[in-house]
Amino acid sequence: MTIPRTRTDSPALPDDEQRSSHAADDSPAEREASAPGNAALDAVDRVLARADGTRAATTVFGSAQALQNEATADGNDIDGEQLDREERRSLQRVDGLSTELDDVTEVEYRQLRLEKVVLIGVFAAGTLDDAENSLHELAALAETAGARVLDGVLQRRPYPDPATYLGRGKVQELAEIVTSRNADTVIADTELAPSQRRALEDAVKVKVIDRTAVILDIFSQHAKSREGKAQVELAQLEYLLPRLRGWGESMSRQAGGQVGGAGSGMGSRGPGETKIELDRRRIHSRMAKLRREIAAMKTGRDTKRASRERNAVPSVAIAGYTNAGKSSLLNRVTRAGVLVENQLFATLDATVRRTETDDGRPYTLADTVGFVRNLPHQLVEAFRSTLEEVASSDVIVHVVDASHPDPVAQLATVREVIGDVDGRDIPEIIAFNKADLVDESKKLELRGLEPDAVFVSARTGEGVDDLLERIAYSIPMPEFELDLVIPYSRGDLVSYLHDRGAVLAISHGEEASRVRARLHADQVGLFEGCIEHPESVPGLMASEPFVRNRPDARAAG
Ligand SMILES: Nc1nc2c(ncn2[C@@H]2O[C@H](COP(=O)(O)OP(=O)(O)OP(=O)(O)O)[C@@H](O)[C@H]2O)c(=O)[nH]1
Ligand SMILES: [Mg+2]
Repeated sequence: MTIPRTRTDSPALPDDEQRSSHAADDSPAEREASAPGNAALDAVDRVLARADGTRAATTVFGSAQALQNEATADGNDIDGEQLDREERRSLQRVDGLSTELDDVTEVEYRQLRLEKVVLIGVFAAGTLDDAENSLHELAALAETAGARVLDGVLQRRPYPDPATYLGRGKVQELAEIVTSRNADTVIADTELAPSQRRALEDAVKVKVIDRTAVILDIFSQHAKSREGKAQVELAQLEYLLPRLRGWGESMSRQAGGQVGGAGSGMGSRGPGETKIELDRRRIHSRMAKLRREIAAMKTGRDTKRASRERNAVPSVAIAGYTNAGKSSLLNRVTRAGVLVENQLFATLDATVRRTETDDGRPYTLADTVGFVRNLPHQLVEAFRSTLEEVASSDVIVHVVDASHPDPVAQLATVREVIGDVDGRDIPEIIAFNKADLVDESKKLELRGLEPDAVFVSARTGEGVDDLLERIAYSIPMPEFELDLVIPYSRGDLVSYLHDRGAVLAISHGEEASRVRARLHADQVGLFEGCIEHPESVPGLMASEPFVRNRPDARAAG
């Protein structure tokens, strides 16, 4: 990326490229009316309205509306220390994959120099709002990747053109828009087929990429941990593989070979194809290596998780759409100092923090990678192990940005991904965040949507206690409260109890500590012999480990 981050470079922009969305409450109509770029806007309207008698809808943006506007995103005094923000900034512009693949020169996305972009999308009848939101989000994604969004264009069509995505006529108009706005990149709000991308590129004469490439690019910029980097690189290679440039094919075709026929044999292979074959092989072996590395790292993660499970410390995962405020909430609750940014996919690595309920029960709270609609399947795959953090949790706090224009779609997207990793049955607490930004009527609407949700603001702290109470209520409560007499020779048992926050009261006698403790059924076996009057605790003698550990039971079994 060669241009400065667009979020901070406004002063350098000519008037017509200032982002009008930063005014807090501009409706689309007002935005259009007041946009200084009216000339361009009219041109777009004119061009697109002219050619399509059947009412092609056209929308033009100044900017990334999926991001919060600057006015409300400011004033972060509670976001922890932001330790890695500077570090990340300084790494931001390092792109490309690994040097080992240096001679795969045809790799498109590696040379992504998103600069001045025009967004395109296709929508079917009745889905204009959705398509607009999606395009706004694409604008936010492009901005996050470092691009400056000049224009956005939607075409109404029952389905995208299989050859050129937009209809053929529209592609010509797109070429005119690109020229007149002096754009150098077109981004399609979908995952383009390799052939569509090529056809579009031929027509508009600038680089064409798709939503998936942008998301992959952001992920590769933001990945920090070794595992995250490996996962992203794997996803990029998977995306890339079918998109190695098509010149090999055409060269072979020119050489008269029967390309395309399966097993067309040695004679049909042109030099280009050989090169691509070579690249393919190198990519395949790189992918295999990455997979092995990731599998090895996953073992470490599993072990860590297993030890958490064994310790019976319940885990709570904070999941939700990107930019919903997950990291902010984690920081608010634990002062974790996790990076918070008004950009998409600020967090790619799961941060796990230990905290406890008001009555002293410990649990872990994990921040997770954000979701987005049409999250490239390569990324869902690549991040499966990270997402499994969500799937293996005891409770999911599903954070939704209350101020987002389409919370329903956000909810659905996130639930779909949670379902994908088999987390559907985990208790879910919906937290509508950014409550400070919405009025009562919006709250009412959201409450209608999710009656059990809590409203919180990581910014002001509003509702956070409420949320914590809900978490405390949702995580599994130990079944037993027991009086234990633990001899001093068993200091390990006392520290076990302290560690798990199970101690309710403790006093020290001459030869033993007396502890009132809270224990799960599968923990009581450890304390056999230390429990005072076990027969008087309802259900205890019948509890599984207790029965299993009893000498008479063993003898009988
Ligand atoms: N006004 C307001 N802004 C908030 C609130 N919570 C978070 N934000 C802002 O929303 C933006 C995104 O917050 P993050 O905590 O980074 O969001 P995230 O869900 O972790 O995002 P990703 O890691 O990118 O998926 C930041 O600019 C925050 O300052 C809130 O309660 N009120
Ligand atoms: Mg985050």
